[in-house]
Amino acid sequence: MVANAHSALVELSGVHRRFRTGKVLVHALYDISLRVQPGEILAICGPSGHGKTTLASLIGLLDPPSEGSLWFDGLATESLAEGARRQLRTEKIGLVFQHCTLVPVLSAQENVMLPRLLNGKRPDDAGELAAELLARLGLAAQVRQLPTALDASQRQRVCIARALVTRPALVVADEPTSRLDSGSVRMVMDLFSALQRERGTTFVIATRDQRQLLRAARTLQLSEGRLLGAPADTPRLACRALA
Ligand SMILES: Nc1ncnc2c1ncn2[C@@H]1O[C@H](COP(=O)(O)OP(=O)(O)OP(=O)(O)O)[C@@H](O)[C@H]1O
Repeated sequence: MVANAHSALVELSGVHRRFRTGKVLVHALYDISLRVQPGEILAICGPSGHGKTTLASLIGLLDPPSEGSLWFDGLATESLAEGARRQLRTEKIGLVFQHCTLVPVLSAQENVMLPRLLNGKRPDDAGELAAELLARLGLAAQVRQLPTALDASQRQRVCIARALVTRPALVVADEPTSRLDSGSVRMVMDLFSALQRERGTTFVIATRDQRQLLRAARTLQLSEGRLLGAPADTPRLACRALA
């Protein structure tokens, strides 16, 4: 495996992503170069359809670039076989999707525990950690409830807790708070900030939600699949006009 010389947790260089659907070629991302530093909270913003989910999927190692290089923790990911890529994702990355899916026959706590049980790393304290994360997201009273007994905001917070339970180095969240009221958004962002401080967790958040942009240390703006400005130049709240 090829390692890069930089200290970034994630680095993209000259990345493009194209999708072919029949005869139609969609060029979703153009020539993206950026670095995600360990322990930062980075927001990626931009209007709908301009590539936020596509970029989040690349950074979360769910999807490979069509062209260009992506290093994760010093490893050149294009040289990784699918199994190695999956293992890296399972061990190091927590993912929060726009559309959250829970196992219907498991309680909120069991759903949150699941990734920790599946990756076999210290499963003994999984229940305790799951309950703690749920409590920090305002769901202490819901730990034993099934997903069908929860509302959309509560289910979304269970999905967020599930992404954090393996104590990942990187959390990639795609519109994590779109179904949440302001109080719940505050709880989620308080927890993200606390994990950043306490554990040095890195967050990449694709969002149009100003409430999250306010809490991000750095905001990168996508426009028609291109990053606007050099990363070092992009000011906080660059997306104010777009949300
Ligand atoms: N699997 C795919 N196949 C074909 N086209 C795709 C695929 N995924 C994304 N696209 C296209 O790539 C472009 C960027 O989409 P993407 O979902 O990344 O944007 P977005 O900014 O996240 O939008 P939203 O905020 O609505 O989720 C769009 O034109 C979309 O239709």
